Amino acid sequence: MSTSGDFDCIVIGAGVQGSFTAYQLAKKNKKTLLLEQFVLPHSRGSSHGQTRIIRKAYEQNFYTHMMEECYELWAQLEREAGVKLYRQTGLLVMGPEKSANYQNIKDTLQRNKVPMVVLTHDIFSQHIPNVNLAKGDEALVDTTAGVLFADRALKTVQEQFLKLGGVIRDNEKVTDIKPGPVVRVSTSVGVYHAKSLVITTGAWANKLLANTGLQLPLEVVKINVCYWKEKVPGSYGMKQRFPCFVQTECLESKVHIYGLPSNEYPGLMKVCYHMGSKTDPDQRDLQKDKSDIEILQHYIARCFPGLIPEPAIVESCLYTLTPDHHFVLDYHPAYSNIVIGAGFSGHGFKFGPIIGKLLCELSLGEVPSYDLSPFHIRRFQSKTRSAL
Ligand SMILES: Cc1cc2nc3c(=O)[nH]c(=O)nc-3n(C[C@H](O)[C@H](O)[C@H](O)COP(=O)(O)OP(=O)(O)OC[C@H]3O[C@@H](n4cnc5c(N)ncnc54)[C@H](O)[C@@H]3O)c2cc1C
Ligand SMILES: O=C(O)[C@@H]1CCCC=N1
Repeated sequence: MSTSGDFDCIVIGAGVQGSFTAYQLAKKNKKTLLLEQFVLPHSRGSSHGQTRIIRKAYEQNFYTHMMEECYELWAQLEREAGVKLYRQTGLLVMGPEKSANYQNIKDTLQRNKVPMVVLTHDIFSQHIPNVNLAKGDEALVDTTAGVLFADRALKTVQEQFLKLGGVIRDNEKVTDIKPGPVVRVSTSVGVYHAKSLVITTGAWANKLLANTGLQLPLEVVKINVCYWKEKVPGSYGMKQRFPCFVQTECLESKVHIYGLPSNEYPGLMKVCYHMGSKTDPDQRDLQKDKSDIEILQHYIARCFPGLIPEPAIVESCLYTLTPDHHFVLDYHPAYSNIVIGAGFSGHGFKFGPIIGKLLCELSLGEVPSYDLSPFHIRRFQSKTRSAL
């Protein structure tokens, strides 16, 4: 196998965002190379695991708008590959009736005419058994929401990319980038050239961007991915049509708590805290903070009486947070043929197909299909360090 070559585009990082970007480029007949530092599939980044929530329930219109098309793109991939990637379960959103977070989500859903059901206290338990809605809380169900089969989706998009003639080189870490009209990319194995470059390296974004003189205000945190045992197996099961859920704030915390129905490990429901402790992606396992698990235990004991409030399995995953928790989808400030997709802030998986389309449009110099101003690098102003 040759360890050098010329491409129309090189994409660095084969997580969900890089894989969908490479796939979109190959669909446009661009000769595309997708580089990945680890042997695929791997569980060291942010896109591993069997499930993710997909939803239109957001506080901001722009995410809900992007999700309208994104559901279509997920369905297209399902048809193209003949694989099931999504199961509709609905998403239960619970929060203090008068809180800004909860109200903003409700308003966005109503404004955009997303199918939903409001569950007030008096009717809640008829619809959602085995959950205690806190006093003062209201609930709604975004009925379009559900579960994405994440690892299957990643495998599928990478397979479709290969079928379109794309090249994946895994176990090949990018060690240097030389910007220019033709970008030179050095790896642990060889050297490649391309007219354009897309950087989608997740938690490693700043490590790689250092080669281009740019540092973004990103914080990498380790998430404890907790699974909790059902007292009666299946009582929160996907097959029993139990929904995903988000608790916007509660007695125990102002940070979201979220969960998915039991599926991947029979009898275990995934419930996580939407924040973690700072870490270096290469030293993730040294970060041992478990204060989030204590918060989850109290919440589960109070609101999910059908779960044993002691985690049965704890896995790890990384969030790469921006200060406002919105993504970075932009050109490199100094090089118009380098595109950056970063800072997916723990909620980017569901957007994979639309992010792929947008990063592909940027790298081809096309007008992006959406207003990308919420995702521009210049919003950080003084927080962006550039040695250029
Ligand atoms: C616990 C958890 C729960 C989540 N739940 C949801 C959810 O329910 N719904 C949702 O929409 N989103 C969710 N997310 C967020 C979502 O999973 C992420 O936003 C998304 O996976 C980020 O993808 P990525 O491609 O940016 O990063 P990654 O998947 O980490 O991909 C980056 C890749 O770049 C590679 N790389 C880095 N440096 C180099 C280099 N120098 N050379 C070559 N390769 C390199 C890495 O090895 C990695 O494979 C969750 C995330 C976590 C951690
Ligand atoms: O992105 C999602 O839907 C999940 C649930 C809410 C918090 C983060 N990830």
